[in-house]
Amino acid sequence: MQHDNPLVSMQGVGKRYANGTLALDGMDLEIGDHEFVSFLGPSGCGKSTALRMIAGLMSPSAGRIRIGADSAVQPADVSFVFQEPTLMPWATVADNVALPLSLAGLERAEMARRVGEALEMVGLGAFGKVYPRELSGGMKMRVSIARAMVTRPKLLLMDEPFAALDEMTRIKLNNDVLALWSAHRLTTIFVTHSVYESVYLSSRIVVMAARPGRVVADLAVDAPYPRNEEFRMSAAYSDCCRSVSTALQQTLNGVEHAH
Ligand SMILES: Nc1ncnc2c1ncn2[C@@H]1O[C@H](COP(=O)(O)OP(=O)(O)OP(=O)(O)O)[C@@H](O)[C@H]1O
Repeated sequence: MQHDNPLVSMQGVGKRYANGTLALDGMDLEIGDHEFVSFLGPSGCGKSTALRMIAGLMSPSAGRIRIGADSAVQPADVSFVFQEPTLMPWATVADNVALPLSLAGLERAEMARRVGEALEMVGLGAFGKVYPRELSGGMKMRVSIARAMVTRPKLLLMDEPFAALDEMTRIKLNNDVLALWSAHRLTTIFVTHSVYESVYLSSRIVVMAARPGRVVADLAVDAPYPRNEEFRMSAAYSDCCRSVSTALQQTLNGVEHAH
């Protein structure tokens, strides 16, 4: 999909790791303001590699990645949520969420205000003084999301954030992420293995294949937002899941034929 003013632009992006693995090859992608894009594909197709390079956590070995058309988008406008909540066990929930702000040297009162606001966003307003070990898996992930939101990002990158959670918690957190995306006009890139999760969340699904990692389909999910249980039960949802599954199945068949 072409955009006049993409927030993320990847041109011919490739990544070869030091051990010779070609994790990603020739990825071209443009993502516009306020899209919700999922990277969907089998294990090893380069989803995390692509996301980490967009985050600036590592460099491509070929091609070019640009975030923002000009200097309007700074690295501070990009936040990352990992599969593991990666909280500091010795620090309270509030101190965990404050981490990016204290690293940026924000003044104490402003920091406390912003941390309170971020905890409210994820429904943990009353849990600032609690330690991570006292929280459920879903609550830990909420803290991790609050830590990502506390810097007020424009671009939120999420790498299989809910893969380790039970189905009910995952459904709840899917709804929370959509609410945050909508309320704060975020642009989100969400890595997942799940067809159902990607269709529920996304305005667009980038299907990837492995060996080498590459994009094989770029599908729009035309259903309107807000999305809710009614959407999850609808014929439109199951139709869309079916076509995305077919695209994903073709990537698996392609890999099998290649070997
Ligand atoms: N640091 C690394 N060094 C060498 N090879 C790596 C490294 N990180 C990933 N790879 C390889 O690159 C390929 C793509 O990995 P990547 O983690 O990006 O895929 P993925 O689609 O996110 O997989 P998964 O869904 O299993 O997380 C895989 O073959 C993987 O083994």
